Amino acid sequence: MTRLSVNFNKAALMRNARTGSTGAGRPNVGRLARVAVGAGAVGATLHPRPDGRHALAADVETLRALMGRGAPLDGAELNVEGNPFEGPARHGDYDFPGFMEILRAARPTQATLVPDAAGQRTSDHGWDFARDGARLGPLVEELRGLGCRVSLFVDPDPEAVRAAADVGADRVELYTGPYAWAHTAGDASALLDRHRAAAEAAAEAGLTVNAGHDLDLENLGPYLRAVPGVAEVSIGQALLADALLMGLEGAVRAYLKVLAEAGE
Ligand SMILES: CC(=O)[C@@H](O)[C@H](O)COP(=O)(O)O
Ligand SMILES: NCC(=O)COP(=O)(O)O
Repeated sequence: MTRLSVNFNKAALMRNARTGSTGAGRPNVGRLARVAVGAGAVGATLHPRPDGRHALAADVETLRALMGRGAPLDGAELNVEGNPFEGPARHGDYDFPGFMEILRAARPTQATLVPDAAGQRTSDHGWDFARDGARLGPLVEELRGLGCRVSLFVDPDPEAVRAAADVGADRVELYTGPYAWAHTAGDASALLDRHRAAAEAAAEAGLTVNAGHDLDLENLGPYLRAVPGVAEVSIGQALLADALLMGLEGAVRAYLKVLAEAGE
């Protein structure tokens, strides 16, 4: 069955919106991760961006400590996403240490490398391997040497998938945003064909397939039934929105039910 990693970026966004005693420290990313893993999620995902808009380097440290050997979430998986070429930066009173520094300190279960520019509103494209492949290779090798599983965020393109294998990745994460929007628009068949071809190319290249971005309770099942062998989905925006209505445990269980049904 496809496994679920819950992305807590938007919980951190809500926390950062308030300082002082009123709401300081709430929502608590660590407490939320405990609930999500307790409900059956494989782990948690964070995407610490240089401007500190939501997930911070400290949140990665918090979850890393919770998931360490003998810790309360020992065995859960930490997936940290970001652009490895983003170096140290200061934004207001937030010191971003650099994404590779965050990974070197945390050594997460999985590092998902995403080609986002610093001020980008959200992730909206995969890697351009013709431009970045040569400089990605050594970073992928370093991260694997640190014990991280490395996943590269790619558009659903067999050529991109093969290029990800060439730079030594363990996995690709198929960017599902355009699929999600096509599903909402009522015709996702062409996008599903592209994702299916990309997933098949990944299997041929020996890569495991992850998927993510704008997945939700409506579009997740059709996606998994059309695209073979998706090992993991990371979901944040829709799942946390659903959690406002059904609670986090209820939302996680609802997504896990979709994953289970799709795997039957
Ligand atoms: C890589 C991806 O598609 C998402 O994981 C990303 O984390 C979304 O970032 P925001 O939560 O900042 O939109
Ligand atoms: N990699 C995708 C992810 O972690 C969450 O994306 P979204 O569900 O917030 O769009």
